[in-house]
Amino acid sequence: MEEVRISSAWVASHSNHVKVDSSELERVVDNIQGSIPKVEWNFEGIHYFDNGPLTVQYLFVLDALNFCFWPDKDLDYNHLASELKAALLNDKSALDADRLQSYTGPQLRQLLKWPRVLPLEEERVRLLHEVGQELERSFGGEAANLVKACGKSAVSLVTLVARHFPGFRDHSLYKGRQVFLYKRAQIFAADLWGAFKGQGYGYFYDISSVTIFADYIVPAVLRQLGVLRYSLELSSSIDAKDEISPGSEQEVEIRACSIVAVEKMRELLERKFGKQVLSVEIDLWLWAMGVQNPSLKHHRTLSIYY
Ligand SMILES: Nc1nc2c(c(CN[C@H]3C=C[C@H](O)[C@@H]3O)cn2[C@@H]2O[C@H](COP(=O)(O)O)[C@@H](O)[C@H]2O)c(=O)[nH]1
Repeated sequence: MEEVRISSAWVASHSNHVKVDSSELERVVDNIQGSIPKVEWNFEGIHYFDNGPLTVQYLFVLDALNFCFWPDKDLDYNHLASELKAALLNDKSALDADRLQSYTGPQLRQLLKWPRVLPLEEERVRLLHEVGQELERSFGGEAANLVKACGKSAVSLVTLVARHFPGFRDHSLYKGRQVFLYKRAQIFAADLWGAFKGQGYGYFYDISSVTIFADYIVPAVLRQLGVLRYSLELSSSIDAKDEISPGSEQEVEIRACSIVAVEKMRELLERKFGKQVLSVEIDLWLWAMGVQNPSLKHHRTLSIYY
């Protein structure tokens, strides 16, 4: 994901509101003595898994909807993952390409056993339709064929997903430059890798190319660790739970600097401790830390990308 790394680094070097604090980064790495605590993928035990193509379909649909839970204080990722799993256990065809194209808002709510309108519900329905239509048109209806088409390369998978499914094209304009963050496309590759334990549909020879997934949890954890420093203005608006506009300089800086901070952490782990660690592993450690902290203050942006 060279374009993610390069464009994020450019943002970090022009950033006004967010800074990566290298000495705090070093302190964090020293504190864990250079060893990233291992967190099991699916540590929550909430995901569907049958070791076959239906798992791939499940993960693709899950990641098509894997964004913006915070506007409803009772909704979270766990709910989405476990209700999609329950839906599949109840009806193996619930996520077939033709079914995906026909869900309405109320039907999606019913599928997810959610009693009220979902955050960005119209967008969620639109994205489900897009996934169903394009899977049918180009991949025989199966996300497994999409994965087979990537030649065991995570980079190719992300490129293919972004090419075929516009809803996954997570990018912004920042000071006249295009910035690519590809959170949901990259997490799809990482979820396959995690679920299939790096085998079969989860084998990618270039999994080390994947960056972290710039969401709203990991930046908040990095801020809490002192690795990300925010301007006074940005700190106060996050603490006051103000909304931050999608595509604003502040939002792009938060997300891009998080990617850069973790890439620096990787370099430091290698240089100082001789450890080769994947960004995906650091991401899962930080994310798990964040979701287990109920007082975590995260930025609030209405976005379909994360
Ligand atoms: N960076 C990063 N962001 C992640 C995930 C995951 C889940 N990954 C699964 C894969 C293996 C594990 O076992 C996890 O279950 C969700 N998110 C993001 O978090 C936010 C939701 O937060 P809350 O509202 O509190 O549920 C939202 O932006 C969502 O897109 C991750 O891994 N990394």
